[in-house]
Amino acid sequence: MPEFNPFFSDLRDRIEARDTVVSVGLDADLDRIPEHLLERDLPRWAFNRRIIDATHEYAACYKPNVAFYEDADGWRSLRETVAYAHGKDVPILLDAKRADIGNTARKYAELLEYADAITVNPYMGRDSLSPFLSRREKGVFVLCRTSNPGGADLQDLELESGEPLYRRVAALADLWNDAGNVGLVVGATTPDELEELRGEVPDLPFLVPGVGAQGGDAEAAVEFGLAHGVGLVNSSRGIIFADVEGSDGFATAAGRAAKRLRDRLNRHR
Ligand SMILES: O=c1ccn([C@@H]2O[C@H](COP(=O)(O)O)[C@@H](O)[C@H]2O)c(=O)[nH]1
Repeated sequence: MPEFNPFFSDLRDRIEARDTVVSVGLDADLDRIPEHLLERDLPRWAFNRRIIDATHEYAACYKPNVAFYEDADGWRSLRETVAYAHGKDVPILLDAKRADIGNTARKYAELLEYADAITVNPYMGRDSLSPFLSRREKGVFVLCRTSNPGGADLQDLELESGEPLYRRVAALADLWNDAGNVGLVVGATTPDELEELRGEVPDLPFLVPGVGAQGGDAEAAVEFGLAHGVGLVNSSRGIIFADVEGSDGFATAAGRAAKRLRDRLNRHR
């Protein structure tokens, strides 16, 4: 059993207590949230509050993608959302995919003020991740084999050793895990790679996006995403936009979708 840091051991407790590995993606797209909320001071916050009310009992974490919040009102909405989720005892994993030269990465790591965990991009190497990894109490999920079709363009490239680049990333992430605070991002759209990577790094929890709207393999996501029972399977649009046609029915629909995904994933745990 690995020594998990406070983020992962709290996550393990929540997964066990609530019997769920669902990460609810809070990608509060202003073009898609119900029209009647657009009149509010902070429409994204109004939307997220209703989504959280409807889904928190099925959520192991919330995963806002910063892309949907990077403007003045967006940051305010994100701050309110984080406080509200924490009030319900649900951790926040900020999908930011950051990293840069050390001086800049130090600023990026301040995003962790908003979150309990973050996603990072390994492309610039160890020093670019250092300011995140040194926050030993937080979770750091390293992009490894992403769920998008173009994920293969670079991540599948074979190194001289014959291994694909994504496997080297996984091995490096394992080396960077001296604080027990590292996980990997591996998409549900590539189940063979999920299985292979689970064998490669048995102790690293995965964040598995790509079920739901991207049509990934939910069964493989659970079977290989968890390390010692800890890991997250994310759906964003499939939950929060399960039904945005009605007036307030969207939250009820989101609650139902989150419960459905939890039950489906639990059948394979
Ligand atoms: O490989 C990756 C890494 C991150 N994502 C992010 O997860 C959600 C998925 O949204 P859905 O609506 O469930 O498709 C989104 O924020 C992505 O940027 C990913 O999909 N794949």
